[in-house]
Amino acid sequence: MSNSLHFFTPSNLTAPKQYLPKPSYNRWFPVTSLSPKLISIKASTSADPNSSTTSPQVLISDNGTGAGEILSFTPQECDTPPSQSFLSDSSSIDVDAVTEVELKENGFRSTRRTKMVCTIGPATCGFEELEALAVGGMNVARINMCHGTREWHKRVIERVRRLNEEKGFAVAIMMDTEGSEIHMGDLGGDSSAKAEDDEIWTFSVRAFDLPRPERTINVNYDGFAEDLKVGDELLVDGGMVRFDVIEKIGPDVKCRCTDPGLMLPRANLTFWRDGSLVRERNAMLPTISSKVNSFQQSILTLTLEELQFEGVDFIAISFVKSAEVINHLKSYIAARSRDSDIAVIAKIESIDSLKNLEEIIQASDGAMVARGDLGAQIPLEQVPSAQQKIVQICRQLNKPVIVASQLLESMIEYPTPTRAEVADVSEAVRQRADALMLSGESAMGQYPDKALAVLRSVSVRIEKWWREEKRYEAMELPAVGSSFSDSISEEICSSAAKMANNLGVDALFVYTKTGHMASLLSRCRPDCPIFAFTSTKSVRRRLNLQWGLIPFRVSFSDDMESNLNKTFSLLKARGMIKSGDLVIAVSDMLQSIQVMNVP
Ligand SMILES: Nc1ncnc2c1ncn2[C@@H]1O[C@H](COP(=O)(O)OP(=O)(O)O)[C@@H](O)[C@H]1O
Ligand SMILES: C=C(OP(=O)(O)O)C(=O)O
Ligand SMILES: [K+]
Ligand SMILES: [Mg+2]
Repeated sequence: MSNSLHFFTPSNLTAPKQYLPKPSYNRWFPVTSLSPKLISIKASTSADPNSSTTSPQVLISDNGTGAGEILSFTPQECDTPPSQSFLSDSSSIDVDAVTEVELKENGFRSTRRTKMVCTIGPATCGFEELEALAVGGMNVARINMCHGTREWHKRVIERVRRLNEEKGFAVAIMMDTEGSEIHMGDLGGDSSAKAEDDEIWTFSVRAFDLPRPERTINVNYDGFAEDLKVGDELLVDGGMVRFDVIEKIGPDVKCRCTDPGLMLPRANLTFWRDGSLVRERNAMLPTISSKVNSFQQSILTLTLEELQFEGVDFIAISFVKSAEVINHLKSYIAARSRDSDIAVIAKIESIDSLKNLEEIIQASDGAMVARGDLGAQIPLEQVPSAQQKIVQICRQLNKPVIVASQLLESMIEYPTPTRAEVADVSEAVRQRADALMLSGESAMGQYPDKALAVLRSVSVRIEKWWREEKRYEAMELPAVGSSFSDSISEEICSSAAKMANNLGVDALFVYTKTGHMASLLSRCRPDCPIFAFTSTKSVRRRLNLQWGLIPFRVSFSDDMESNLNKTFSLLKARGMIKSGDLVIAVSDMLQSIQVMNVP
């Protein structure tokens, strides 16, 4: 390959058959439209030195001919025996199968820095579909507990774990709790319900017989009729459909549709009075608050009891109002399971969470800009600035941040994104968010793999452009630790990142037991990728959410010299680094910065 731009794509190793690129690939693959020349898809093979198997790889490369072309492709059976890459023992190193190929083919510089979270739903819950997402670069699989049954959630978790074990991925699992929102029922099995202008609909806490009577919607909140007033405005899904409340009859609330549209099962409901959102803390609505708190508590307890031993890496908490909920949950996790370290992600999606932003983020292990509900709680035009602020505070407080919802919404139905969507993804990448999330696009959309490919290619392209332009956001990074030793670590990481940029090194190496030192490096958003070596699988999976980190699992000692020698030879044997590469290494065992060429 020349050193012209070439993008690694879902290669390889174990790509399920239905995922093989089709001839129409060039028509939608977004690099085509962003690159000055057309892109071709090229298949090649490269032998893994540690493995007897040969891995077919699909490469998308700029072949300079100006015409996209599929040269060849060798399909491979799905049940390839795992290569040594993911059989762990003390003398081996584990790295994500996708990253490994990407590093070998494209070198360090062009690896993707922005991480990708995919919501798993009916479109992607099968083993092969999950595998296609993993091959496409999914770092975290999100399961939204608002949908599906506990059995279904468990099955998906098992499949992701099996995928990791059998195929050498390190996909982390995020459970997203049901939260406290008021939402509609499941529409009695209908996939949607259409409300037309001026129609009268009944919203009620009553369970209706099946088939669902015409123009009726069941809601999940007992106090619904009590809390609403005639004259209130009822918004479905943040305003996709609007109603005026015209009459209350017992538990039934009659509403007139003022903005027609399609209502989806379990769509979120908010209501507005005199131009303001009616919220839990509102004096008019004392009931929601208590109901919501106990509801949320019980959901959390259930979630943890059922799932803590199943290998969940992240738990995302919906509608967080204060740091208290997070602290409570974290102490619960700590007390319940000593060895499982589930990271707690605060979803910022309510006015209350915006008010208490810093304390919430400080208490959490990360945050999500949950723009879906946030956009229903604050005016839409305020969402972008809220996003920027949340991303910035997370970076300052050294917490990973996910930008979520509607990034590629049109791709639920169409194979190409809109220009506006590409611009939105670019903006999140430019803000250097740690991760981007797909919701409906991957859960129930028609083109989950294509949506993921768009996230991937836009991320890589924008990151590269940003590096080439040498544009750095001047961001003050205040001290985050409290001890002197914390301060030393922070200074070491920021100096190492600066040196890496100034010297143009190929990679930063960090040896870290808990992952903290790796996150401090990631926070500096250096030009080069960060190879994070850690000894436990769970830390490795968690690091998967952080910007620029390439997590490896390898056993190491307190002796940096021998750690370096060991990793150099393991990585060289795998063809992932070569003699002469310039590396800066730091570790949380030894407070030093080492600069060296790979021997
Ligand atoms: N486990 C699931 N089972 C069925 N459908 C799902 C599942 N997860 C997500 N979906 C579908 O994908 C859509 C988008 O997902 P998400 O944004 O996570 O949920 P919501 O729209 O409820 O906020 C949902 O509205 C739902 O239609
Ligand atoms: C991610 C979000 O939460 P959920 O999909 O659970 O509503 C959101 O509101 O943007
Ligand atoms: K949720
Ligand atoms: Mg939400």
